Amino acid sequence: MQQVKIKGIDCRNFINGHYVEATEDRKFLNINPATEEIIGWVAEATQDEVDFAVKAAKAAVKGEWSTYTVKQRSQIIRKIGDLILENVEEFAMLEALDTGKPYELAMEMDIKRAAHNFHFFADYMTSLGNEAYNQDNIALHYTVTRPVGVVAMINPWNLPLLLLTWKLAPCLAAGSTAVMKPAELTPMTATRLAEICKEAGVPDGVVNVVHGFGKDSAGAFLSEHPLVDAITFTGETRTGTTIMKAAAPTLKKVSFELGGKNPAIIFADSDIEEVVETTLHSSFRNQGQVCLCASRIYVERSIMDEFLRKFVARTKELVVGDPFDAKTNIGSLVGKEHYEKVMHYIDIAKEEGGTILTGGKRPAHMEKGYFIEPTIIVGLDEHSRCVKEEIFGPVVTVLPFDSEEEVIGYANDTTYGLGATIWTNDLRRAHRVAGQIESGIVWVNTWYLRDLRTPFGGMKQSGIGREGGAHSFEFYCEQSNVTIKL
Ligand SMILES: NC(=O)C1=CN([C@@H]2O[C@H](COP(=O)(O)OP(=O)(O)OC[C@H]3O[C@@H](n4cnc5c(N)ncnc54)[C@H](O)[C@@H]3O)[C@@H](O)[C@H]2O)C=CC1
Ligand SMILES: O=C(O)/C=C/C=C(\O)C(=O)O
Repeated sequence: MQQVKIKGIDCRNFINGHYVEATEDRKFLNINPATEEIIGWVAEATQDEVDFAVKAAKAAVKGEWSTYTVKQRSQIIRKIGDLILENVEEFAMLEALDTGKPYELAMEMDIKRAAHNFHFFADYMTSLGNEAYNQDNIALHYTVTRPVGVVAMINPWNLPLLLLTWKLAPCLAAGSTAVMKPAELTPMTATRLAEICKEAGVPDGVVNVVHGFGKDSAGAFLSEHPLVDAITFTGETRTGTTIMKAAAPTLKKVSFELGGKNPAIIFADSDIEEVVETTLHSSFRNQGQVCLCASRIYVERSIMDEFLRKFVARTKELVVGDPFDAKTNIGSLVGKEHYEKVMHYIDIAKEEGGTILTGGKRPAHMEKGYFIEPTIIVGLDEHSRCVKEEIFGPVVTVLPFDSEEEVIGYANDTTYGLGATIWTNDLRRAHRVAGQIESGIVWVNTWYLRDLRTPFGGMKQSGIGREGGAHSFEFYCEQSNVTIKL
């Protein structure tokens, strides 16, 4: 860094192209989790304000926005990406302040990739066509695509801008409109994004931001609003269930990206140095707060000792500390409640007979903030809570296995099915095992290698639907089939 001053912003609701004045009694405080200091306030939207935002978005679907050509929309979407990059340091600073993650990580993992989401969809949208079938010269069938309408975007706190843009970019590309609700813990980058959209030429009402919580607040008001046509949500599985119930009476389209308990399966024939380096990232990147993190590590018994020795040694080298110090690898967790939840799981692991090889506590040198050392636990039973439940923090369990069949059973013995990683140099085995893992995403000899054209999402209780490339367009569009008798 440092061109920009480390300073938070106050977050008002952004509706129909303008900020709404906040009343004192609706403001709540925004806390930097790394210092526990107040960095600003956030205006909790009232039900009337959410209604105002949804109605503005509804009107905008058929307003000026609907007259723009694909090329015009693409240019605006590209410009949003450009403006994020022009303000990249400010965005990374706000994200690091809000989440407690290292500034460098916010820059590379969150903000630059958020800009890329806009650039990707700006290009991708210009290459799309429609289906057409000539039925034996009796009839011509073709599809007409139109925007799905108003999309509510309910977002989590772990990758605030990245995940929001993963939804907003294709939504705008499809000609739909958005009411975005960032997580209450991380409201700042969404607020700046709304301003940037306006600056890029997005007409008023197309992009709106409402702040607040879930129950009895903006999240619930949006989920049940009759004029919302579709909801895209990323977050906890239980919240997905609640949102689905709220959306059911008006049969809204839903796209859910939910929790995970992702396995990493390490066979003895893999390249151990590469496995250790990548597993370090898949375990602890973003303080382990990525839905794709591999939190259950299964290692073939013959290499268990070697793997653990190397993995523990590398984990001990990770620097936990000030998010704005360039040497820091691991920042703080997102807040007090989440810190307590993760610490509670570490206590449960001890009660369940687990052995903590490293970590398991707050670092002694950090007096303030919600920091937890990267933690490796062994000796747990396959059915223990820490192996089964989503912890979503810098905590992994390592268990041995003896056969392919056994480890596939372990990998699939979960209600989740988001991501899995397989390490082996045996191509046939990689293909065989990948085909049996019940998971929306399977990586072989890598982790987090993303191509935005591929389907992204989870099986079982990890989600509904897929995002990415054409899959995103399917969600943000409606299709009509036209049949002309020849
Ligand atoms: N990407 C993922 O898979 C994520 C998983 N989590 C998991 O969820 C746990 C809890 O974290 P939270 O932030 O509380 O996740 P959450 O699922 O409760 O919150 C995510 C978003 O949903 C909203 N929300 C909550 N209740 C709602 C309701 N009834 N109706 C509509 N919107 C609602 C929240 O305000 C927030 O914007 C974490 O400990 C972690 O295990 C959290 C964040 C991301
Ligand atoms: O697209 C990515 O790079 C990351 C996606 C991560 C999530 O969806 C998540 O953590 O919820």
